[in-house]
Amino acid sequence: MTPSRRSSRSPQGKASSKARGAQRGTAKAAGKKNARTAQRPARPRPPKETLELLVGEPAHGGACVARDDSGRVVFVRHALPGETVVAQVTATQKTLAWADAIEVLSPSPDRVPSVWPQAGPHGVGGGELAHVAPAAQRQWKTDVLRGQIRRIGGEALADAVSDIGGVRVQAAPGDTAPDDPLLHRRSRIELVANQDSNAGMHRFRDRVVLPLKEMPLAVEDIVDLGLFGSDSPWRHLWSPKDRIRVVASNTGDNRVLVRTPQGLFDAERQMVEDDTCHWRIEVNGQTFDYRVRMDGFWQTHREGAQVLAQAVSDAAGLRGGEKVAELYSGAGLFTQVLASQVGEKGRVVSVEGAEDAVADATANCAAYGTVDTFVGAVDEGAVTDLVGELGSAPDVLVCDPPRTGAGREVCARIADSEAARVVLVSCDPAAGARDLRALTESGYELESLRAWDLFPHTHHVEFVAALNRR
Ligand SMILES: C[S@@+](CC[C@H](N)C(=O)[O-])C[C@H]1O[C@@H](n2cnc3c(N)ncnc32)[C@H](O)[C@@H]1O
Repeated sequence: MTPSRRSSRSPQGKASSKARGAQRGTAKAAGKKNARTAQRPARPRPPKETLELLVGEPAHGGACVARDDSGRVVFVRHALPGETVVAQVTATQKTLAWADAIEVLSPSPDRVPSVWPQAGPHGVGGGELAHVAPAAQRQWKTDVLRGQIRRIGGEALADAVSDIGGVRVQAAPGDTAPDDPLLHRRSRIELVANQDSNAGMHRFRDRVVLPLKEMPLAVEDIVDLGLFGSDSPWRHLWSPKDRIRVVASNTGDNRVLVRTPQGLFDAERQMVEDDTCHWRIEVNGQTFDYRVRMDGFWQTHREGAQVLAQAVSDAAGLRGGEKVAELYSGAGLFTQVLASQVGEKGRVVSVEGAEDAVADATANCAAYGTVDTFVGAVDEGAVTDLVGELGSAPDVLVCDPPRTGAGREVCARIADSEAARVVLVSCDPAAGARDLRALTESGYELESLRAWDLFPHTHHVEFVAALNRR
């Protein structure tokens, strides 16, 4: 390994369904077609199937589970547990179907008017829980997390979680007020221009770009840019099909950067060269500053970096002088905090696949002479090599893999490293449950498990677990 730079949810009753409305949709569509067929005969399309469903528990991925009259499982988006809805089937596969709730016949008390209607049925992705009251979103995510822990992690892991008091998805700091709609939390968004050069997003699981009227989940600095609509002053800075990335900082002068194929722009639409974002957090009362290239990974929720860095610090429990290994270090969010906490007598080694992120991590840890940041794919060999750099078993190993999780092999090598303590950060309940299972089946005992809603209005959830070697 070559060092880069030294630096430092149903009601549990039977769900019912009734095919209906298909004719309703067909008649409408047929009327439209007649106008067109005067010129060009159209190939008849199968009518879109609609079903009346009693909606059951939430499944991982933002949909709830229902069964139609045939017993087929239907994943219903834009619904809530306990509701009866009319749902339009959007996709089918063997014995499964996916559907969007298009009419709610008996609303849940947890339903609210959507905070982002364009992410509703047949709309864009990225806001699939926008019709759910925030506290109910957290309950939804808690149910999914617990379900994944039991289904994928297994009974033994579920028992271990129960032995430590269970797990509940909490609100991020500042997100706890009951009436807060939790808008303006996302510090980074990805857009794409439609054929008219209006900024939009892809329809959920579709290539069609829907022009956005608003993006109320983005932080105010991004909303204030006025990116949307045919009179947006930004439209000349992109062309049809262009991808547009918009990223905000939480400190510094240049608070927003917009990248289009035509260049990099500040909030005044002036072309700039410096693609660095700046972020400041506080852990245990100590301030940490970061520079992060706008195209690199960074936590999306405006409090995400802070919440997770504090949680990793709590879980690591460093006192000074420890040896720490970190997998998937990104731009060094945790690395810098860990380096500060091990102090001069300790050592931190990290590995990350994105070269630019490692350059940022190196710069972010420059004040610490006890850190080595490495570029490399995290695989079985890399874990062994990284730990080898420490010369003996790590006191703490921190692992924050991408959504796919670390996987069985990497977890096996983590166990082989004989790290006394493992801190696992996960942004996917299924992958995280699988990784936790691998670790607990290979010599580790769960000490703590905390989870946060760092992605309000989506199904995503983040957790941090601490495990000790038995
Ligand atoms: C969830 S991010 C965590 C980054 C950092 N802990 C943070 O919170 O900012 C996962 C990181 O793993 C990196 N990554 C994804 N797959 C990888 C792989 N196979 N090998 C090495 N790094 C990888 C990504 O580039 C990303 O920086």
